[in-house]
Amino acid sequence: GVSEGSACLKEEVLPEDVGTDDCLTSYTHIYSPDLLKDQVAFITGGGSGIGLRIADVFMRHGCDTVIASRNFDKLKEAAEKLSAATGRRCLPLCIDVRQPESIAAAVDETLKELGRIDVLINNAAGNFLCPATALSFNAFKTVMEIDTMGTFNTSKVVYEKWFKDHGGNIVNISATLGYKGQALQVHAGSAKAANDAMTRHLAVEWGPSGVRVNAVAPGPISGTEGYRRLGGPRGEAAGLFQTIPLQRAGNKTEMAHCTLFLASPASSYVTGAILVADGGSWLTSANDFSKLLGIASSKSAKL
Ligand SMILES: CC/C=C\C/C=C\C/C=C\C/C=C\C/C=C\C/C=C\C=C\C(=O)SCCNC(=O)CCNC(=O)[C@H](O)C(C)(C)COP(=O)(O)OP(=O)(O)OC[C@H]1O[C@@H](n2cnc3c(N)ncnc32)[C@H](O)[C@@H]1OP(=O)(O)O
Ligand SMILES: NC(=O)C1=CN([C@@H]2O[C@H](COP(=O)(O)OP(=O)(O)OC[C@H]3O[C@@H](n4cnc5c(N)ncnc54)[C@H](OP(=O)(O)O)[C@@H]3O)[C@@H](O)[C@H]2O)C=CC1
Repeated sequence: GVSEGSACLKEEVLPEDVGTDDCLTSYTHIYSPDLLKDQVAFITGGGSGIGLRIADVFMRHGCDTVIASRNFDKLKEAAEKLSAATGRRCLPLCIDVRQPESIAAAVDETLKELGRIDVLINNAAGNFLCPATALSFNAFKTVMEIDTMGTFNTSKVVYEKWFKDHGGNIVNISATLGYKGQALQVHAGSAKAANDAMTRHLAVEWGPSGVRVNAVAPGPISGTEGYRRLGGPRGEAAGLFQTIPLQRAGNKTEMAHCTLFLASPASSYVTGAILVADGGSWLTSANDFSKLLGIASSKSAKL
């Protein structure tokens, strides 16, 4: 197959990216291979999907990584594959971003094992399609706690334990799905909107300590759990992505490259920015998943 890393468009992107949750089998650098040389990146949710690809691409640019989430077996397997594929160190650590003490223990372990943290990627999140009428109070709270509180908790712990005195770089993984409002997505859209605000507030507050805070806002990204849960394959089969100006879903490597730009000295005068990486979809696409996917938004049962 053709490498995903080349400056590619449509025909190279799908279908080999769909459904895979693994390391790249081939890669062509478009940035200098030394871009993150000997840096350390702490990636929440780095054991799958976009987070895993960010770890893979960062390691191919000279970086060691920590991949941190709840499922240790998944993380351990991913870390072994990433190290074998890239020759860099990858430390799998168990955290729940809703529990600051678990983050603090992982950050202490990172500093003990790898000696520093240069980059924090807040990628962990939870989502599902659900009409507001069927969404329980606890379901809304759960998504806010993972996506928004989790981003704040991790940022605060890493700042206090390392970035405050050494500077650093934070990249939050947002989403453009809430920019025009979406049916069935009040929980995730609200959480990501809060994270966009958090990106700007912390950029202002922590800039003087040498900390940049930015975000990447993806649209539909194939080969991920988020894509599957939100009806990506059904949308694709129905030709819905033709409504996107670039007429396709994005891929994980493209998201990793945007994240790498913001995490690296290539963006040294950029802070508080949200890099929209959605093929232009929020500008033009229909914004009601329920109609697009044939799901009634007044439905009371869970999807
Ligand atoms: C831009 C678009 C352009 C064009 C669109 C065109 C067409 C659209 C077609 C397709 C769209 C394609 C792509 C989408 C585009 C953009 C996507 C944007 C954002 C994507 C975000 C993500 O993908 S996040 C990553 C996804 N991965 C995960 O979610 C994995 C992690 N998730 C979890 O761990 C769980 O799912 C969890 C979030 C529920 C948390 O687990 P846990 O802490 O164990 O919580 P529980 O105890 O299980 O549950 C807590 C309460 O929540 C209720 N719940 C759980 N699941 C559901 C559900 N499915 N529906 C409703 N409610 C649910 C649960 O019952 C609990 O509530 P109680 O009241 O019962 O206690
Ligand atoms: N896929 C898409 O089309 C889009 C995705 N995004 C964003 O991209 C990011 C990655 O999504 P994607 O790759 O699709 O999905 P994945 O489900 O593969 O990634 C989510 C990760 O978050 C981790 N996670 C979930 N809850 C917690 C928690 N409480 N504590 C620690 N880690 C947790 C999961 O690991 P574990 O289960 O081990 O905890 C998992 O690795 C998310 O921020 C998502 O909102 C944005 C727009 C579109």
